Amino acid sequence: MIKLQNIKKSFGDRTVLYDISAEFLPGKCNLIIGSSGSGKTVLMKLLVGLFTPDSGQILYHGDDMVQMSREERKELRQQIGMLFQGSALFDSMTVEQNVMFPLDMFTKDSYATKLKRVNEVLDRVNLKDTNKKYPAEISGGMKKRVGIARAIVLNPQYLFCDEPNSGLDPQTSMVIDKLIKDLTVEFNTTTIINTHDMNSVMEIGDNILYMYQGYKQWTGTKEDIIFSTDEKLNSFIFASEFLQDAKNMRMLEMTGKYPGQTPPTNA
Ligand SMILES: Nc1ncnc2c1ncn2[C@@H]1O[C@H](COP(=O)(O)OP(=O)(O)OP(=O)(O)O)[C@@H](O)[C@H]1O
Repeated sequence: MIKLQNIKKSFGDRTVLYDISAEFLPGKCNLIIGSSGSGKTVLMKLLVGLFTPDSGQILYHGDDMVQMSREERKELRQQIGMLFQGSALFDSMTVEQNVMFPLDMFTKDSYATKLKRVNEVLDRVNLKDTNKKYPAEISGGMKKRVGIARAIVLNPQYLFCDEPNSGLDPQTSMVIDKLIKDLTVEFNTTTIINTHDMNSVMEIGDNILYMYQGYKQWTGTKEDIIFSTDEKLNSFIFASEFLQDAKNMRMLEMTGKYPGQTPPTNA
């Protein structure tokens, strides 16, 4: 589990995060959502140690990352897998070399051991027989899966995904979401996903943090969202009439009534 306690972050005299406290749970897809400029990326960068907070604690299993020594941070870094926006594969390396990269960096395993592990994770993300291909030779969805294979190759306890669906069509996005969700449950990973994708929110949002202008505005599950009366959250998530209708239909499915309707008397 990762716990944030009273995190504050400013750049110069401009505060961009105000007193954020939150919990990110193991075995769950923890989503950070919010409009552009609300502070999601700064929060992610604080969580992985790329920024330091002005005050507050970032607790990994109770240990404050801010107070960790260089050695302790290096150890923690090995427990963190990252899926970057746009996959961030090395274009001059094959799929196999891309996925092997963290093993080269962080282990002293033999080539045979590393290759075995690479093949295991490629198999797990349904990318058998792509070892010798270059990123330019595979589709966007396959690149994401290579990115996921690279992120999980060290068997991390924590998985960070920055906009995992950016640039993907809706169907491929759902495949990627399902893969991330399945891996999270399978390995009990604390998965943190920065997303703009409302479909992901409704499909895999086990634990959602909604940011608004640097503040934690709302937290809850994808089920809670349906019943939320938070106006800022509602106008962000259910921005269109179509989405508002979808919300009402979901509420009907879950409760047997439309919003504002009295419950059925024949229940
Ligand atoms: N390195 C930086 N120096 C100064 N200001 C920054 C820096 N990084 C981010 N900010 C500011 O912090 C605020 C929050 O930015 P952030 O990138 O976290 O937003 P976001 O919610 O991730 O937006 P988007 O969805 O567009 O990626 C913005 O006003 C941004 O200009």
